Amino acid sequence: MALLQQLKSQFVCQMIIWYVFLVSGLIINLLQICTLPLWLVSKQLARRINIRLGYCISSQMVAALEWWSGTECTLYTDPKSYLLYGNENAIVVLNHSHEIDFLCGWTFCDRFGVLGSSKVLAKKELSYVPVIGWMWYFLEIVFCKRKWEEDRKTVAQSLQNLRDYPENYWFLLFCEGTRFTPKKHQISMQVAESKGLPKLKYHLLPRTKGFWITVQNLRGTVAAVYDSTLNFRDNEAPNLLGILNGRKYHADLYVRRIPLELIPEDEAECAAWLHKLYQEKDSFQEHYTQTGRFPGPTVSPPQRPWALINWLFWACLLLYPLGLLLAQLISTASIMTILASVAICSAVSLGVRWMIGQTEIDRSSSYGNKEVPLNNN
Ligand SMILES: CC/C=C\C/C=C\C/C=C\C/C=C\C/C=C\C/C=C\CCC(=O)SCCNC(=O)CCNC(=O)[C@H](O)C(C)(C)COP(=O)(O)OP(=O)(O)OC[C@H]1O[C@@H](n2cnc3c(N)ncnc32)[C@H](O)[C@@H]1OP(=O)(O)O
Ligand SMILES: CCCCCCCCCCCCCCCCCC(=O)OC[C@@H](O)COP(=O)(O)O
Repeated sequence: MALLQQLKSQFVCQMIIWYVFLVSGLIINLLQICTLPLWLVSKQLARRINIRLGYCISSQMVAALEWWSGTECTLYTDPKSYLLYGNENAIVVLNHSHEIDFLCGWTFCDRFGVLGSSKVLAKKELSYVPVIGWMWYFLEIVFCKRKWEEDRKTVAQSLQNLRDYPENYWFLLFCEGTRFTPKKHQISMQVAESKGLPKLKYHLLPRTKGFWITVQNLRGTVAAVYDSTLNFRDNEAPNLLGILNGRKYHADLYVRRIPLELIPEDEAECAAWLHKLYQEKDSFQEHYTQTGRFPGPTVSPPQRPWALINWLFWACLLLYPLGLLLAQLISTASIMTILASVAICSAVSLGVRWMIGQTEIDRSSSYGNKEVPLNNN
């Protein structure tokens, strides 16, 4: 067991995973570009194909979490609601304090069969990330600049486009708008105080406009809000590098299904509703801190083999030509080819390191970090 663990942390294993992810990802991005003419002929068919192509990329990261690192994910939820997950469109509201929260979200999407079609309100900067960001254009992910004046029209338009989406999806919203840091927390609590809102201990003050515009534009096509609160056992702060090193974590996710009809239509009332929701989420986190679990029963959505099968398919397809290339390089080794190969490997690992950096809280944006002039009325 210890030997296997040691093997998983070897650089050569990491390189193989990165190589398969990057090369297959770029091939899939290319295939996605090839679907462009189809959008003009049959938009719904183009969407269905892109859902499957997207699955081939995102499921590789799910495979890394589930099969490589062996991370376990426990779901706390009401068994009646459980039966509806994956069978309806939903807006997911999730806390944003962990580097791999999106990946745990993806794992649950996979288990309920909505991984290829799932959406998120994502910051525009992520659209430039090779493979994942490029894939998102074709999956109609909604991007925002986190500047309301610019976002209000574009976000509403992108949401309207989803109204006739052909497969069930979950639309993820991190209402905190950025990842939790002590400084951002302190500043957002000053904002809370100035608005006369109770302080939160475990969350940043939620930004309400994105939630309101999402609910308004998807009303009638989305059945419910899934209020989701994620935590990791033993106070762990997992990260993507840990996953790639084969480190096992245990995630707990508490989900409450709230029918969309219960959410007020009026903007101010909807904002007040969301603030109350975050006060409740804070109490669930307190419960978790005190007892090590969320309230209510647990259910285990079964792990599916498709993510692993997809990874094995791409690995077989791409490792064979790599092997041939390496053999040729060794047999005809000249100092120039060796230097060129080392340069390419270094460039690839720097590129992947930059991509992983996008998930790191230490490199988080300055959004929510600046003191705002407070208006105490
Ligand atoms: C059964 C299983 C269930 C669940 C499984 C879980 C999940 C799986 C689901 C789906 C998975 C799918 C995909 C996942 C894959 C990858 C995801 C990866 C990452 C993407 C994530 C991001 O990029 S997060 C960042 C972008 N998103 C957001 O920001 C969303 C939230 N933001 C908003 O809604 C904003 O309102 C906005 C972006 C629309 C506009 O922002 P802007 O800043 O311009 O305006 P605001 O309204 O927010 O700001 C002005 C108001 O805010 C007050 N203010 C000022 N400072 C602060 C502060 N520090 N904190 C809080 N509030 C502040 C200010 O006073 C203004 O107040 P008003 O009263 O005037 O509104
Ligand atoms: C098989 C696995 C191979 C893995 C190797 C390569 C890994 C490449 C990883 C690329 C990941 C890109 C997807 C990024 C999703 C990041 C989600 C995120 O957390 O974004 C932060 C924003 O919400 C808020 O930003 P901040 O304001 O906090 O800043």
